[in-house]
Amino acid sequence: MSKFRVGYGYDVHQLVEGRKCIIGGVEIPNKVGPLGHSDADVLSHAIADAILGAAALPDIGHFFPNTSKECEGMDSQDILRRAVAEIEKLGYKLVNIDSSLIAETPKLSPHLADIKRTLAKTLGIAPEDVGVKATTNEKMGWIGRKEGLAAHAVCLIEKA
Ligand SMILES: Nc1ccn([C@@H]2O[C@H](COP(=O)(O)O)[C@@H](O)[C@H]2O)c(=O)n1
Ligand SMILES: C[C@@]1(CO)OP(=O)(O)OP(=O)(O)OC[C@H]1O
Repeated sequence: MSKFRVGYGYDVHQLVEGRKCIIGGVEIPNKVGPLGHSDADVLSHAIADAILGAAALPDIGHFFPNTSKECEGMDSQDILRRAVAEIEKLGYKLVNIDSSLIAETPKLSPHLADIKRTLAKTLGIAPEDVGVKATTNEKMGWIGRKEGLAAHAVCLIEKA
């Protein structure tokens, strides 16, 4: 088996009024925020699934069921810490991640550096090893109508 493995994750959440807008562990002032059972941090969920997937582990719903009272409103940085702990149990360490957010709102560019710093701290890697990019959906479809937002993430893990 290879020393290196890649992982991929994807997540979406609806955008609704009356919810905090937490993306990559950073609270962004916005009229709408992602709806979910946890804090609905779409970026952190995509990254967690990428990390788990790299080791062929089950997805975040296995570790944090959306039926569990304990997971209600949970901080997704705890989900990320658990994903890293799970791969470390198998003798892997996280090398780097890259990700893309697809959202018409909020405007993400002013927050990307803060998001990278926050994720790097949670994941135990350097900010230089955390890629976070944003694009709109050019006003097309459900993302274009601001009904929700999506995130894709990839990562590399290495046998320690
Ligand atoms: N929610 C978003 C989406 C995009 N950006 C930034 O705007 C640039 C242009 O976006 P396009 O969809 O027209 O390619 C993009 O490169 C991002 O830097 C953003 O800040 N927030
Ligand atoms: C995080 C969990 C659990 O609280 O709930 P949500 O916030 O709804 O997020 P989702 O991306 O649907 O993943 C499922 C669950 O693991």
